[in-house]
Amino acid sequence: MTASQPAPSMHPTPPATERAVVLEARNMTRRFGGLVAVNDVSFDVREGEIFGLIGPNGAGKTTLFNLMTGLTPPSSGTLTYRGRTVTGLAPYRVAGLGLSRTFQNIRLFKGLSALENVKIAQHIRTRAGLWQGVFGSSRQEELQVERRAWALLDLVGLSDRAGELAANFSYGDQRRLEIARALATEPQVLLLDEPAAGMNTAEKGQLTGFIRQVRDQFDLTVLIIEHHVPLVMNLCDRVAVLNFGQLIAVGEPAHVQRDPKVIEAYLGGE
Ligand SMILES: Nc1ncnc2c1ncn2[C@@H]1O[C@H](COP(=O)(O)OP(=O)(O)OP(=O)(O)O)[C@@H](O)[C@H]1O
Repeated sequence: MTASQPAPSMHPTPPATERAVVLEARNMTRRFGGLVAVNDVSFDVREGEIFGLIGPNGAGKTTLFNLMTGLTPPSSGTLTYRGRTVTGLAPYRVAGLGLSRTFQNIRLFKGLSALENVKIAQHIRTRAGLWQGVFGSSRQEELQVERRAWALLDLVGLSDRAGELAANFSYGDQRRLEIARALATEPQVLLLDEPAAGMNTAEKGQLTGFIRQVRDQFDLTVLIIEHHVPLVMNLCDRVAVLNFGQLIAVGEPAHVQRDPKVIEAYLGGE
């Protein structure tokens, strides 16, 4: 994976605690029958942060992502994005506001090429855009979409396989293609659901640097669900820990790692 170096900033990045709050989750709860998959979860994510979400299997991490991106309506609670309530909006509206995601169970168009997957994502941002994408946009717009798709494939190291069907890609490559597709929607917040799953050791090793570079290059705020603990601890500015749907700790990785509740619930079991 390659990402060209961002231009050096004229202003030093302020510490996370002084940056603007981008996302405010307040008392988010989701019940499935008698099961409370996400239980009264509140946290803030600040501009430019890489924010990790960890917890044992079934802790509620993917459900929380689904609540945040409109896939699943919450039973109660709200998510505010730059002061605007997002909960209740359809997924394409949430994506249109600038929140884009990848999926734990990869959701590429497997019968389309890598290039087509990324091109379509650029049209998916709004319904109007999709309509235009399917039924015709100007030649110049199409060229722009094509150029951008190639650049994104290049970024994730897949431009030499642009014409291959997504179905033929390894899991690791499909995850990288999903990241390119998510970036094609021009997000401000990128939510990655287990991006290292299916990647080999070398790919996992590269992922930390790659996510940081993408964050810097596209001025993103990143939320990441990840089981690979060393990756989370190296990569994230802050980490939130879910256990049985409840948020049991939020803080810097080193701090969270020492929290007895976390050790008992999760890290102790590693
Ligand atoms: N649509 C659904 N209907 C019923 N139960 C659900 C549904 N989605 C999730 N659950 C349940 O909610 C709980 C949380 O699941 P979730 O997938 O969010 O956990 P997770 O932390 O992402 O787990 P993993 O690390 O294994 O991916 C689990 O007990 C799961 O079985």
